[in-house]
Amino acid sequence: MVGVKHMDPESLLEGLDESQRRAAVATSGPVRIIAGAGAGKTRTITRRIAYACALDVWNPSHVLAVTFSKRAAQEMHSRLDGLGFGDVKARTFHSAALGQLHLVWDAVTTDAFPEIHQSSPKALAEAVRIVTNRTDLDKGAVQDVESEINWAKVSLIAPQDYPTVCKATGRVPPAGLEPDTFAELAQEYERQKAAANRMDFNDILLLVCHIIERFPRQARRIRGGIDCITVDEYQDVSPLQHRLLRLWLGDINEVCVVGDAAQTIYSFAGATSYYLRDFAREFAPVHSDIVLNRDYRSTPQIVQYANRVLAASPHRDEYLELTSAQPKGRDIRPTRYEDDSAEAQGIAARIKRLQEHGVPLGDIGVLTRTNAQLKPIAKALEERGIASSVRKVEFTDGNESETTPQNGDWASAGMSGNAPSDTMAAPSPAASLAPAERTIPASSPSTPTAVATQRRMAAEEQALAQLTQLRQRGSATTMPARQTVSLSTIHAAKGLEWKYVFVAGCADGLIPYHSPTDESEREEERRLMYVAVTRAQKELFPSYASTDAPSTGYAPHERMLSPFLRGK
Ligand SMILES: Nc1ncnc2c1ncn2[C@@H]1O[C@H](COP(=O)(O)OP(=O)(O)OP(=O)(O)O)[C@@H](O)[C@H]1O
Repeated sequence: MVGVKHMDPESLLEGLDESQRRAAVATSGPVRIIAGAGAGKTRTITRRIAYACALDVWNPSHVLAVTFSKRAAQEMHSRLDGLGFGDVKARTFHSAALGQLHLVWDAVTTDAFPEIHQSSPKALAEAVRIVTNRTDLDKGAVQDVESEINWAKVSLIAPQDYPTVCKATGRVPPAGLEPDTFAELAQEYERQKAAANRMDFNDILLLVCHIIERFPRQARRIRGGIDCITVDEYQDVSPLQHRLLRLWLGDINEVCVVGDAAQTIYSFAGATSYYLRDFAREFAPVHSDIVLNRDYRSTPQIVQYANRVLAASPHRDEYLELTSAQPKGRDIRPTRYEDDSAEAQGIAARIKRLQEHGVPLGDIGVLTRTNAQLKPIAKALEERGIASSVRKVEFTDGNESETTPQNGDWASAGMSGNAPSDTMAAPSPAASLAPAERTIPASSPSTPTAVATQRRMAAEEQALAQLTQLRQRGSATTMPARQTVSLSTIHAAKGLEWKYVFVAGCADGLIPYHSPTDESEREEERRLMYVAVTRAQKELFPSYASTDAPSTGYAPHERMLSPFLRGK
């Protein structure tokens, strides 16, 4: 860590454009920064924090910067450290909450601190058996059930309210379960988990919410360490995370949120850009409301292409239109291949040519909608002796990995199955919400397809494992990551950039995946395409295959270019 350098505050504003500068000097909250892809949001918020600390407006050790992934937290910390303010706490929601839970645990209960697990398959299987008398649910169905429990939990829908939500929104529980049975199962799952003294990531958030609400002295301890909060990627906040943020803040309004509604790609897991869009009303009067729409990452052609993806959206007015700060680059035209295998070969051949022209492999990313699509590309690269590495989609572990922002399930009823002390004998925090807090935000997913999406992502982990094996057989694993082509799903590529980006599988049916019947699902697919396109700095190579793989044994299906790339 670099020691505090007593930096001249003005020097911290160097290299910021006018809008970024306005954001950086807005040292009183509430502040909202709507920042498009590549618009320098990380640069802006780190300078803003450093500037306020250099002016002694804030004490660095009382500043909390919240991100959605460990990688983003590390990036934020290293930039702040470089500016001389390494004392600022850059944390994920889960790691910040976990630290607070450890801080106050002994003051609220005599129980041992529960073990933390991302999921508890045994507890879930047992709950299914007890409630439904079934032991025949396949792995996919069990995953669907778990995903649905997670979704309800981050959406702050208590089990007893779940059937009403289904009735009101047409949501269908997974695995053919009736809403009432599902609610019962969710409660039983919590009991099983509590009996095993286990807690999942969202239990951590729910418990901290509960403690701040019910234990005033502990609430003061928790809040005592926080004078102001900055939340990055605010478009991905869930109702549960939003609630925790409000409780952390209490009466203070020193909050700055940064986000881009066009980059919400985790709605299926409970994320919603509603809070970003509603910020000016919720925190009125806001001190500053700033838009950063100058993209420093990508060429004008890439930016125009990205704008076009959003242009036909019925939600266009919720999204920014970007302008590029870069010199002109090459025009972009999607390449059409005969089938998936030809596409994989074509991409590999192009990458080989780039390599021969001196492009470092680390400057190249290949993005797809699903993990399974990466496999033939990895194989084609391997055949040409090109090293690649796969970015893994890892689900929230709260403080250790790349994440989806939401995960976990309903709270374990204050560990009630764990012989709690009187002080901790609390009902499920989700169940104890005021009714107004239990409503579902407008943009929450309301169809079973959202569950299927999660299931698909989980199932794709299998394909990923195979892919990793494939890589291990090749030379890739012995190469430093910088010398390999990055293979990534679009979800896992969020927040990253490469000079050369290949987006494979830009076909109708792959992106959008299948045929979303629900408007909000289709819109999420559009945003995924936008995120993919905006990862490219210098050159973008979209491609698709006009038929699916001939090796499937079925008659090949005709494919069309993705409607998101067809323009208006
Ligand atoms: N004012 C500026 N002048 C020159 N370069 C800038 C400026 N602001 C940002 N950049 C550069 O633009 C790129 C994107 O900035 P940053 O990493 O802060 O992105 P971001 O907005 O957090 O991106 P995203 O949200 O898409 O992940 C970086 O390479 C950064 O150095």
